Amino acid sequence: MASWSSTSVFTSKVPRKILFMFTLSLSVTYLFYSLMSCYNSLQFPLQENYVYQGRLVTEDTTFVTLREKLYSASQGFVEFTEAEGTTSSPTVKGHAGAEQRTVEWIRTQASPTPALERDRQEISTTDSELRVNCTSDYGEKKLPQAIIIGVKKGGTRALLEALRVHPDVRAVGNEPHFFDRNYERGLDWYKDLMPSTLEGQITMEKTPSYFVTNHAPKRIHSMAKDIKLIIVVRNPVTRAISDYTQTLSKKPEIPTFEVLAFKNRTLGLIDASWSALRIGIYALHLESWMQYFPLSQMHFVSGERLIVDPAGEMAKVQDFLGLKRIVTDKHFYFNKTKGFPCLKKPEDSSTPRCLGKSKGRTHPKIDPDVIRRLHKFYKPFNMMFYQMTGQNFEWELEEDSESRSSQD
Ligand SMILES: Nc1ncnc2c1ncn2[C@@H]1O[C@H](COP(=O)(O)OS(=O)(=O)O)[C@@H](OP(=O)(O)O)[C@H]1O
Repeated sequence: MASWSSTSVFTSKVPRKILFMFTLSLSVTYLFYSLMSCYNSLQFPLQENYVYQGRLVTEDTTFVTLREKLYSASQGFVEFTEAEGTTSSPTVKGHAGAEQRTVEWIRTQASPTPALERDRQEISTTDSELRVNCTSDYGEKKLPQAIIIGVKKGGTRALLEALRVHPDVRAVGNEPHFFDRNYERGLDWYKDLMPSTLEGQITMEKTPSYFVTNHAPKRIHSMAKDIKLIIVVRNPVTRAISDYTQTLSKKPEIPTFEVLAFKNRTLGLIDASWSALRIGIYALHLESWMQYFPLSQMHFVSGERLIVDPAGEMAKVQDFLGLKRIVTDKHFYFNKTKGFPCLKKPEDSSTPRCLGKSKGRTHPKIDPDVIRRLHKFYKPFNMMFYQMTGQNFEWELEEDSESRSSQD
């Protein structure tokens, strides 16, 4: 009431014309500011980008954390997906586009320097918790652009785990067996198994049985004609023994390797229908793949060299995948107890890790005569395989050294 009456006093004392002018100028000022703010909000996305990148220069900790995530040999990208389902901060969500642009920017600018190594160690728990929240809903699931299709017991797990260290590789941990056992579930099911990826990251999986699956080349081709295929090959004789060792560990009652290897041992008739032996006829299986894919889309990794020189093999694989050579000898160390190279920092952990007990098993001792006969059996197929791939895997040299040592 009081304000009402004071207004009446005011209006009665001030001439109506002045009052009108005052109100009009107020309205014009209001209109002017409204238009200005509208203009600013239209410009905001551009400014946001600029300011965001400005923070890149000033707020070291935030972006060192982000850079660490991109180049971390151990944790970074697991957090992108494993954190899915965690609540992310609404403020950060609002910056999704800008952060993604920044991530892209950092990827092209940053390189893993010793300084980053130091920063990585200094990251606090709070920082890593923040990273989980900040990045939980980025990326999308995609069908793989590269698959490790074989061979069983070739060293496929070692290769995949080493590749997963690369910040631009995201891979399913388990073997999906989509193109051999689960094809009827459809591509959506398959895609759903994949981890989310950001732009520029490669989605991968490994299922070693694809290499010997008749339908697999056609099926994979119909999904993606330009897919990259990786095949880890190993001396077929050692591979067969490794395969047998795995079966034996599950079924100790099976006959000996020597018994299973022959249709008729006296006649020297090898049982090539036994899967442990059939898988090693690489040339035969490769022929089916070559009907669908050019050799330029295939890369062959030497299972033997993957053990003695993992960084060397990794360099070639990264080149083939069009990736920066980030996984290098710095990422491996030789574990004497395991007898194999192990990762200093695997993708999902910051502590060194070797592969599990099922990788690098002790093989049973096989009759040297059987081994010699198997080498002889494989020789022409190996030669054919070297010719087809244009690579000499030198398995015959192993045979020579094996026979020398058995004579000693
Ligand atoms: N770094 C490292 N650590 C442990 N093992 C290694 C490594 N690199 C290659 N290998 C060899 O990998 C063989 C197993 O091959 P796969 O992973 O392809 O096996 S599987 O098909 O997935 O079951 C496995 O075969 P076995 O030695 O017969 O167990 C190893 O010889």
